[in-house]
Amino acid sequence: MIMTMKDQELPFTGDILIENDRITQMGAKISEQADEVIQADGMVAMPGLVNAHQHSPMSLLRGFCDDLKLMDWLEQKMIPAEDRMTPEDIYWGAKLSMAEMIKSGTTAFADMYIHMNEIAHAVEEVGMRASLTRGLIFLGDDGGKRLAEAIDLIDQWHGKADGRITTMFGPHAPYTCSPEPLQEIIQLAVNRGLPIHIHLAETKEEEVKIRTRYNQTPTQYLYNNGLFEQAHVLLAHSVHLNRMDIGLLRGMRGGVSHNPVSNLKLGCGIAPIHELQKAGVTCGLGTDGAGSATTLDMFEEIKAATWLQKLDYGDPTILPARSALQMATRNSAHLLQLDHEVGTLAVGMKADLILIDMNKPHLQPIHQVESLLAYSVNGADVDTTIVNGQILMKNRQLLTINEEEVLEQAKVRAKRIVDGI
Ligand SMILES: CSC[C@H]1O[C@@H](n2cnc3c(O)ncnc32)[C@H](O)[C@@H]1O
Ligand SMILES: [Zn+2]
Repeated sequence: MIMTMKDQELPFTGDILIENDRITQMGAKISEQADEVIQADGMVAMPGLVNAHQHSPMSLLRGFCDDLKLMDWLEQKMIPAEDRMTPEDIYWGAKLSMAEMIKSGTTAFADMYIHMNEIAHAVEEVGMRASLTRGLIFLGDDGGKRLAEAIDLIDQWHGKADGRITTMFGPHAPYTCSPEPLQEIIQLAVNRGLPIHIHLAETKEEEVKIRTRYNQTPTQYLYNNGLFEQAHVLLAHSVHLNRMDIGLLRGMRGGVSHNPVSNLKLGCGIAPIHELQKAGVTCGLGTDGAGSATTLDMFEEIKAATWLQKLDYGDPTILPARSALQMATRNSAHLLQLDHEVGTLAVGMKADLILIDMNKPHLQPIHQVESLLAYSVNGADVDTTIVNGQILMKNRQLLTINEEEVLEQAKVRAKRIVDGI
């Protein structure tokens, strides 16, 4: 496949050659014969966006109970709704999210949820790239069945779907994992050389809970249980960190998934992204589930991330456009341990990329393309989405998902799940 982009003042104007699953040439004019040519004049190619923290089936719970405090929302609404979800609900909820993600330029995501086998099947069919995690909550039992499911997911799916699916271990959060199961999971991850995906320091309430139970901050709690010593860790949120906490994260493998829209909507606070970056901690971007973020459009996260840091520090030079774009691409890919293959548009990388249609009033004129990508583009401006060399959307038409069927399934299932809660 060749994509041609011409006649535009852009950092890259020319052709991109994709052979099988990789970018094999980028140049002014590629003379190779191709079985398919995408005419992309007037478009910008960029690496596909990587959503570093998601709960994909929660799209079925979008808008069901907004404007609540996180713990009330989670304990009184989300968990009861999740108890009513069947494996088929999970499958269709994940597909609904994937339709939205592909349509807004996301090519890979990190997902933590239940019934992960169903999500893996959906990912395999749809063609996206995903790092899948069985979320593990330990409240009043030993969680043995759930841990067995986590191991099953890893055994069955790690490296599958042409390598598009990878897996992690997922202790849910400091407040849902006491030291014993937490340490057991860390050991399992270390033994298998797998990363760990966990929520951290999302709210003030969490801080108080962990202080009351262990007389530590949530970050200290994870650190003292040995989390950062040996494993690559994907930390979701990390809003409430003090200077000492940031010091503990210095040198960690992995990094932080910043989820600014979810944090804004749940009133959690502003994560200290600038400080974390100064300490050398990799910061990527994610949406969190659509139940809290309400949209899975990563371009919204890019805007929120940069504007929140500028506001917080009273300094518009902080987190410039290029850095915010990097958070959503290469940095997020690093959190998923995929940055050697995705997150950058370069020869030899996997062909995970998107085309943005710039022929629109809100995207003209093009002085600085990075500024437009960070501050002006919306998910709906994505014309084409390619993962692993396969076109998943062209001319805004989904090619691997029957959109009408997904919308119908989602409508019926969402109603049944929430009725009576
Ligand atoms: C056991 S699977 C994952 C679990 O996480 C819940 N969840 C969704 N969003 C958040 C959030 O912002 N903070 C903490 N937990 C969250 C989800 O409902 C599942 O139960
Ligand atoms: Zn989350």
